[in-house]
Amino acid sequence: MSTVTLGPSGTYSHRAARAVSDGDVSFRESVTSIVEAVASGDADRGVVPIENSIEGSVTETLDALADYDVAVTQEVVTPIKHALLAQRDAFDVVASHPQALAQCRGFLEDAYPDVHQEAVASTATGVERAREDPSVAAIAHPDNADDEPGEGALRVLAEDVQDRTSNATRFFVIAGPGEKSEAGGKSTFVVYPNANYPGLLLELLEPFAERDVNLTRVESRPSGERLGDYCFHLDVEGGLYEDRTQEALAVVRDLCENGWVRELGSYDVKTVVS
Ligand SMILES: O=C(O)C(=O)C[C@]1(C(=O)O)C=C[C@@H](O)C=C1
Repeated sequence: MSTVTLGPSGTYSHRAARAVSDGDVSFRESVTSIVEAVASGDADRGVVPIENSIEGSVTETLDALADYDVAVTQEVVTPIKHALLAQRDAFDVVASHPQALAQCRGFLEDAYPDVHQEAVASTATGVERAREDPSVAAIAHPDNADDEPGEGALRVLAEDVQDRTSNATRFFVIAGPGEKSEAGGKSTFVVYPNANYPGLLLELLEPFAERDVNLTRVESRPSGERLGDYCFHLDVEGGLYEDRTQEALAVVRDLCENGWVRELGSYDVKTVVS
């Protein structure tokens, strides 16, 4: 089974993908291209970051899940422990994924206030930059450091540099739309009511509360249609095999008669500590 995730080798997405896939893992340069590859059938599975405990939603993922028809087949939660990696103690630039830079904002401002922060496509892209250029450091998983000294070798200058000791990211494992399942303890929907009136959000959420279905995440994202118009991303603690989830969803579908509801399916959660 082919799995695609954010590359190059050594990203946190790669670590999460390795933990859940028994076949080849190959790389794409953006979350959108991963979702696109799975939706078009070019890859069987994709692993994409969805939310971080310090920095919140990965908005590119939310928008891609609203735009492409795919299934969520599993959620993977993994602790994120960042290291500062460089060839030498002094550097002018620190390169990493914007989420990782943001998760280490306090550390970087305190310890390296004059160092320029460069946002790159992934933490492992930052590692490549630091290997090529001694004036660049990277924020990434410490396993990206080199064991032996040598040309371009990276050392760990500091470990656990995230601003909170508890730092975790949730990833979704995605598959083609034919693999949507009703089985699992959680379900995810993207809801676009294409309407705006007082109490609309309350009306969308009440059907779950009334049936004792716990909501674990509600996010609003701009629909892209007009200013102030939103899609809502809902994660619920309930499977689509359950009557209470189906009944709540039926009410939501009625409320969205001028818009749409995308069901991404039901799935279970796996915690990976690595
Ligand atoms: O750049 C990486 O290593 C990624 O896998 C992306 C990503 C993210 O988008 O949140 C994944 C986990 C961490 O939160 C930091 C970065």
